[in-house]
This record gives sequence, C-alpha cells and structure tokens, in this order.
Amino acid sequence: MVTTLEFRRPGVDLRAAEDAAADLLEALGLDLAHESVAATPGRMVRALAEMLSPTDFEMTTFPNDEGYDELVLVQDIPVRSLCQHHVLPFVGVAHVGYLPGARILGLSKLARTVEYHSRGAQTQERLTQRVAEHLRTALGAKGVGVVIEAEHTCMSLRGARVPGSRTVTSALFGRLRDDAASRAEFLALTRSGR
Ligand SMILES: Nc1nc2c(ncn2[C@@H]2O[C@H](COP(=O)(O)OP(=O)(O)OP(=O)(O)O)[C@@H](O)[C@H]2O)c(=O)[nH]1
Ligand SMILES: [Zn+2]
Repeated sequence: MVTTLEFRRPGVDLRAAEDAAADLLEALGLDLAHESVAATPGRMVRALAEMLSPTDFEMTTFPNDEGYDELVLVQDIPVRSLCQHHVLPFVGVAHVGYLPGARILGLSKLARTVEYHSRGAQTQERLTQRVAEHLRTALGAKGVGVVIEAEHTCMSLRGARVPGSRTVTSALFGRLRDDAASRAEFLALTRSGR
C-alpha cells in the first residue's frame, strides 16, 4: 500500500461538485439549458474526479537472487496530471530508474508509481520528487532517479501560449545523485529521446 497524498482533503462530494460546476459554467456565460449540454457539469466533475483520484496498488518486489547491480530504467512512461495553479493538464513522459539493492521491483510498478502520483493537482517538481521518494522508501535501492518531461497546457493553450515547450524536472537519490559516473549514465539514458 502507498502513503496518503498531500494537499488533499478526505471525502469527495460529487453532487456538490456537479452543482458548483453548473454554477461555474453558467457564470462564465455558457447556457446549459440545451439538452446536448445539460449533462456537461456531471461529465466535467467525473472527468476531474478521475484525474484527482489515485488508485492503490501493491509494490511487488522480488529477491535480487542474481545480485543484479546495474541500472534498471523504464523510459517514456506516460504522465498526465493537473497543475495546481490552473487545474489544467500537463502531459508528457517519465523516465524512472534505480540501482537495485537486496530486492528488485516488478517493472510495471515503476509505471504504476508514476500513475499513482500523477493523479492530483500539483507542480511537476513535486510530482517528480514524490515518485522518487516513494521508490526510495519502498525499495531500499542503492539509487533512484526520476526525470519528467512535460508540456503544460496552461502555458501552451493560454497565457504565455508556447506550444511545444517542455519542462524537464529530475529527482535523484543515493548513488544516482552522488556518484558522478552513475549519475551521468542515468541522465544520458533519459536524454535518448530528446
Ligand atoms: N513551478 C511550476 N510552475 C507551474 C507549474 N504549472 C504551472 N505553473 C506556473 O504557475 C504560475 C502561476 O502564475 P500566476 O501569475 O499566478 O498565474 P497566471 O496569471 O495565470 O500566469 P500566466 O500563466 O503567466 O498567464 C505560472 O507561471 C505557471 O506557468 C508547475 O508544475 N511548476
Ligand atoms: Zn498551470
């Protein structure tokens, strides 16, 4: 099981959210009287609730019987999250790696950890740190590294309007932070798609 996310109150009231969404859209000048948009506040709330609700999972690990001591890296894990300032999506990829200790992690759990922490409204910086911290705590690895590259729609679709710009963040622990060769190898592998 995984830890509770920060910046989140317990309890979701979908009914209250739907009423508020209808008020919001009408206050912004949308006419919800027409049949084709009458259900829009409910859809909007369900879509947001889905993006804000993480799903728990088991962090399956296995004994590192062969003593594998090189980098394990999963590249291009999709990231979809919401920025906490505008509640607009930011979308991109994560590259997540670790140097195993006594145990290795089920590979899908790297992607599940990213997905778990992506559900919410946050900064990209905090998302990157949360994924790395989660893996560090759960795995007892000798090193953990996370790089996220994402486009923030609050920056590309409105405001500064800079489509195609990517924000790159990283969080490194242990040997991937402190050992120059391991750090360089990890960062070089995460740059291969850029
Ligand atoms: N550090 C950080 N900033 C973010 C993230 N997502 C959005 N922001 C920024 O949050 C800031 C909010 O700035 P404000 O000036 O309060 O909001 P705004 O008037 O909508 O700003 P503009 O986006 O520049 O139009 C903006 O600069 C966004 O680009 C993120 O993940 N990390
Ligand atoms: Zn934003």
